[in-house]
Amino acid sequence: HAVKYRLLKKEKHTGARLGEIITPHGTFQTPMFMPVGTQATVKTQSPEELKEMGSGIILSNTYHLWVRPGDELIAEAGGLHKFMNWDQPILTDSGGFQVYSLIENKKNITEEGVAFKSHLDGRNLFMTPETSIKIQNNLGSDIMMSFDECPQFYQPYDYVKNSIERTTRWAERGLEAHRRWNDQGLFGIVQGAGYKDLREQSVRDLTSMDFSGYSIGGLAVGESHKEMNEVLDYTTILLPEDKPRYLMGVGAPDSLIDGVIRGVDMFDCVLPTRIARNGTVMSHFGRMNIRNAQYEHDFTTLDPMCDCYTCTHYTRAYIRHLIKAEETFGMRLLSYHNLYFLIHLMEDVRQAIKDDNLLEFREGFCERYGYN
Ligand SMILES: CC#C[C@H]1NC(N)=Nc2cc3[nH]c(NC)nc3cc21
Repeated sequence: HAVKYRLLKKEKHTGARLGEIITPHGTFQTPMFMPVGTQATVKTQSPEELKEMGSGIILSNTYHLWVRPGDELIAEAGGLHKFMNWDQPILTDSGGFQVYSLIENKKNITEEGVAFKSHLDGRNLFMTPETSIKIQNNLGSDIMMSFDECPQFYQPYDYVKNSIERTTRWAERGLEAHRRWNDQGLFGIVQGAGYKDLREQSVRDLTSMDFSGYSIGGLAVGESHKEMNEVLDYTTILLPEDKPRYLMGVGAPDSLIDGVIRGVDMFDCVLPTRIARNGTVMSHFGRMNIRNAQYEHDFTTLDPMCDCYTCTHYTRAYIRHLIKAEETFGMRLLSYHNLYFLIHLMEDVRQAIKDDNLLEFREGFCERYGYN
């Protein structure tokens, strides 16, 4: 496989593990958080800033880049790494979820694939497992996702059972289509909503095929934190120990730590950059919205426990002013800080795994952050 996982250490008291992911564009320590760059950019951040903050793998989206500017154009540019001037690893999602989340119910799912209208211009589009693989090959991402059917969490059992069986057939078609192309890593996506036996069936089906790694799909779609943890409790441990485990769309600081405790290695979420744009900050003392009047005369640093560029060069009053004035520099400063916060939270988590005190770390972090 072009993408490999090396298990370095298991934490003594939990399912957490320290590892590294080896890809053609570099090797990265896990557990890790991956910034999301849906349209070939992590919003407001340059590649140099992403490297400075310690970002390893970033994400982009097959669906978005297919509809605009087109995967053929990106292939013409020499692939996504060259197009966006990013020489570290890139992971691409397969499009299934973007269709599900962007297009809502105006789509028609058949065995062949998904018919829907473009969210940009209403054009009729049709995506199949083979289309998704072809697009991701054109993008040249290091880690590709299988094209999965994306059910909501609270769907009836029979619906979810049919859905995971189709996801397995689509995964097989994707693997077949991918075999004929250069060797980028391809992950299978485990589904099954909150049904234990369907999660187990999906894991059995997908681990019988030779994927480079496994994603846990169907979560962070509106279910409770407790329900997510329950699914992770019985799903993650069934996945092979010698391959990466990626929890899609997660997330908030406590969810990241809880996922690591249950054996997850990789995470992604738009949260840090999305909330930054409206002034919400992830600080060691919990979330704060910088627009709040209490910060008007506050000339202290954003987060006294953070050593990032934003926290070592600017005050709360200044950033509050920028955000209220809708100055894009304010969005850049907060996006940088929020990404830095999650990337370095994972660095602290890796240290806690080395020290076998992840549960104590979780206790201290959540207490200071203000989680109940
Ligand atoms: C149902 C399903 C499913 C998963 N399938 C694929 N391909 N990508 C995902 C991306 C996600 N982002 C979030 N939350 C923000 N949950 C996700 C789940 C998936």
